[in-house]
Formats: sequence, C-alpha cells, structure tokens
Amino acid sequence: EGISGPEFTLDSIRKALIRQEDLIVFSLIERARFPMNSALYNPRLDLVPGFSGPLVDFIVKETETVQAKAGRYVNPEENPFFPDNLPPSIIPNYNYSQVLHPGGASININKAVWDMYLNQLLPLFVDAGDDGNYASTAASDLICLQALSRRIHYGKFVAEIKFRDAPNDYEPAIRAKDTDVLMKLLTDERVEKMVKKRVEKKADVFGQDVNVSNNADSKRYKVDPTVVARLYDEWVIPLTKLVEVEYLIRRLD
Ligand SMILES: C=C(O[C@@H]1C=C(C(=O)O)C=C[C@H]1O)C(=O)O
Repeated sequence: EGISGPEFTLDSIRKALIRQEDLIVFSLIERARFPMNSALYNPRLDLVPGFSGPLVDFIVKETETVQAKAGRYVNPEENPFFPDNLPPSIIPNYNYSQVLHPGGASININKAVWDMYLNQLLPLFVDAGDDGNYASTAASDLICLQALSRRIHYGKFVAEIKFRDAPNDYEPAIRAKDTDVLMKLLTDERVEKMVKKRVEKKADVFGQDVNVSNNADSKRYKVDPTVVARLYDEWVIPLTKLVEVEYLIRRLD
C-alpha cells in the first residue's frame, strides 16, 4: 500500500485511493446503524463537566491525544482535527520516507472536512432520532472522519507525483501563483468519472443484505449509493483537488 520506496508512481497512488474507498463506504454503513443522536453535536448541552463544547469534540480531542502519543501524526498521511496543543509522540520514531516537500507537508484542511461531514453529509444518510449511544456513535464518526481526511490529504502525494512527472508544465503556473491553471493541469475528468461510478457500485455491493438463499428481495440499502456518489462528486474530489493546489502552490518555496 505504498507511497514509500520505489513504488511512488501515480498508478500506485491511485491504487491506494481505490483501496481507501472501501473503508470510507464501510464506515458510513457503520455510522448508519445509529440514528442522528444530535445531542452529541450540541455545543450548548454541557454534557462533560469541565469541558466546554459538544461531546463529539471532547471524544475526538481525547482520542487524538492518545493517538498522538502513540505516534499517529508522525505519519505524513495522517492529520489531526484538533492540532492545537497535541502532545508529541512518546514512542521511538518510525522512519517514514519523506517524499513530500516540507512546505506542503503541514497543509491541514480538516476544518472543512469536519464541517462537510457533520453539517452536510450526516443528515443525508442517518435516520432522525436518539438512542443514547453517544460514545459509540462518536467513535463511528471519528472512523469516517479519519478515513475521509486521509483520502483528501492524499492529494499531497498525488500533487507531488504529478509535479515530478511534468515539472516543466507546472513550474510556470506555480511561479505565477495561478491556481486556475494548476487546477486545470491536475484535473483528469476520465478518472473522476470512474471514481464516482466505482464508489456508487461499492455502496451498492457492500450495503446489501447477504442471504444464503438467493431470493431477489427488494433491495434496501444501508447507505444510499447515490449519496456516496454525491459525497465524492461534491466534496471528496473537490477537497482532494484543493489540497493538490495548496500543495503545488508551495512546491517551489
Ligand atoms: C487524485 C487525482 O487528481 C484529481 C482528483 C481526482 C480524485 O479526487 O479522485 C481524480 C482525478 C483528478 O482530477 C488523480 O489524478 O488521481
């Protein structure tokens, strides 16, 4: 699953993105087991003594703190949602191969990922209601958020390989800080169409009830496949491309 070592090619990066679709689709299906549970996201409920903010913030911050100590964010593929005041890793450093340009390595658009997931996406695929399972729901949210964040920030690796494959095409636009031209250069509409078709199909396949006897019951999806296609069309692909542009604009610093 490598961005490290000799296997740093556009093809290998695209394979990694395809593999990540599985977790994104499955994690949404898992989240759909719970209803909305909106108390979890309510900033005015004060459910946690001594913590101001919604319960989901508390759970994500505390989880990220543990994971940071265990070295999660030393990995250039991982970006925290609450980067302020995170503790450093306390375990011996693994030597991740450093393929990214230092200026781009610190790009973090998780605020946009968080906002998209909680405010736009969630209401599209979970049922209304409250079953009290806040901690489990938040754990499920965090898996979705981390999977989406990793996919979107993979744009850094995509941009790096595209730059290395055609520096003469990219350099003038980078020097001119021309984000429109950069966006055109990095866009591959044929690939985007395939990605959207494939994730819709994955949601169809992964979300079916599996019966031993193959009676063709009417399908009732756990997550509507068209919602997953829309997720990619409206948010995942545009945000990945935004990361690509942000990365490229700093590539010659
Ligand atoms: C990620 C890439 O760059 C762009 C973004 C894509 C995506 O987010 O799926 C697909 C094609 C490109 O327009 C790529 O070329 O693979």
